[in-house]
Amino acid sequence: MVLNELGAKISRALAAVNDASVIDEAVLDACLKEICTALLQADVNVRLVSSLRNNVKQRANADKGAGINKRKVIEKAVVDELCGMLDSGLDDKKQELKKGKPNVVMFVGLQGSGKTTTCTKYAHFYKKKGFKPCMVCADTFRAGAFDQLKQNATKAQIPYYGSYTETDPAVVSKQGVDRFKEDKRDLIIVDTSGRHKQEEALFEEMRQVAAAVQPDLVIFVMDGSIGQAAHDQAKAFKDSVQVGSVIMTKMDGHAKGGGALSAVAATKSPIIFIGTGEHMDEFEKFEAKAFVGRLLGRGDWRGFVDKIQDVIPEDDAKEELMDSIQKGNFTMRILKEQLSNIQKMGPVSSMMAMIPGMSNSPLFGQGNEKQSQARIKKFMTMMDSMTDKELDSNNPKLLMEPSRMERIARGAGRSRMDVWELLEEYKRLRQLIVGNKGAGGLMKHMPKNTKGNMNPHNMQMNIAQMSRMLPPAVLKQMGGAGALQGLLKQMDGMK
Ligand SMILES: Nc1nc2c(ncn2[C@@H]2O[C@H](COP(=O)(O)OP(=O)(O)OP(=O)(O)O)[C@@H](O)[C@H]2O)c(=O)[nH]1
Repeated sequence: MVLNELGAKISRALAAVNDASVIDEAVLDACLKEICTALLQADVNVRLVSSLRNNVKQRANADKGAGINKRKVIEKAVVDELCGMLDSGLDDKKQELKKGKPNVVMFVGLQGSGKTTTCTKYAHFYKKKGFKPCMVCADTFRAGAFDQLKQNATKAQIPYYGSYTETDPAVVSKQGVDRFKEDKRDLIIVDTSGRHKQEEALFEEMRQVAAAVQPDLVIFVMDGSIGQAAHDQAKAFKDSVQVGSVIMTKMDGHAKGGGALSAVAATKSPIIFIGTGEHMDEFEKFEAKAFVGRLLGRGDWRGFVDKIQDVIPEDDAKEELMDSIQKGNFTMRILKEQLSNIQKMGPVSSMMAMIPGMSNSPLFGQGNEKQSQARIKKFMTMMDSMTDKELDSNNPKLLMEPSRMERIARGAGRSRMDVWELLEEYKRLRQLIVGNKGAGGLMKHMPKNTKGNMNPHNMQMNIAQMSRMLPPAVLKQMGGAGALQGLLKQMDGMK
């Protein structure tokens, strides 16, 4: 999860308001001071921070209520202001690719911003969505650029085009685009060259390539670690070519990422994705509201369902599985299959950050990505040592037999304590999903015939029942029963 620290600080400041017995001016000021300091540390522009502070104060003071109501007003005002800060205000739907026609997308940016890596991530993302992407190397400036693109494209199994001899980027890009149009490729990505700094030669070259390939969309790739300096860079590119959207890279572990995001939004350029690591899957769709939700540890169901749909095809097997779980079957084998799907979805920690409360889970949430992966791997190894009877049993007690635990531990080269930890997590998830003996649990509230999707629409969950089912710490992390209700509404809106 990007910007972990910033999110944790803001959440802490809001939690202090929740814990205060009376919310007076001093409590509000202390909360805002903490939030503003955190934003300034993330390099958010001081003017934006000051406007957040004034607006939240104004809204809080305009509310004459007290107690719970006032807390809600403050929290909502902070969330709204953060969303406003990160939202360019433009409709980025226009930037979406259209199926059934060749979409030519040109990538621009400074050298080293992560352009080539991002082109590959973008291609990989749309390949999973059923597009036929390909990549054209228009970088004739940097020796080795074509080799790098070739290497990335080969790894992602994406066709590519480039030349070792042609020196005119406009010519080589036009040749590549024409070739791939003939091949009926529907996503043609043109990777242009960069320079160390903004200079006229770069802008002129970008204009020539754009004139040659007539892109449907120009994406500006920018390094998020430069903080609020991103404002001037985004503006300079926007003024030179018709930049349609922005992708911000290197949002992993960079304290200044928040500043960069807000600075770009201020130039009215929609950010469509963020890069969160060097690997292909470390790439997230960016949407201000969902991002703020994740930042504050409140999850993002839309992103979660999107990820699930990426790896689990909509087929009858899935329909059968949903039916079976709905009948109260949640076996160790099902858990094993789901863990294996999670492994395919990319970084576990970013996946789990989308589920409210999961950032607290002993299985996924604690520690870093490496530890989460290691925990899943450890669990999978122990499941590999189980017999078919154990994997398919619907009775957790069977697995608690000491001789079985001993055998599984020995087979997997783990301790009995490890097996016990797995069984406890299995029982906890089982209880959460199917409830006791199939009575209750999340699945009970899923509508029948989900046709492959979770389809949270029409899901009528009993909030009080769910609140009781969740461990108190998890419920608290989610923001209490009120937040749970908000979450269900959010799920309901995801038709
Ligand atoms: N940590 C991190 N590293 C990234 C990310 N995106 C790209 N990188 C790294 O940034 C470095 C530069 O990336 P490139 O894709 O070569 O950059 P480029 O903009 O194409 O560079 P030129 O081809 O020279 O213009 C590489 O080491 C990438 O692995 C990201 O989201 N996070």
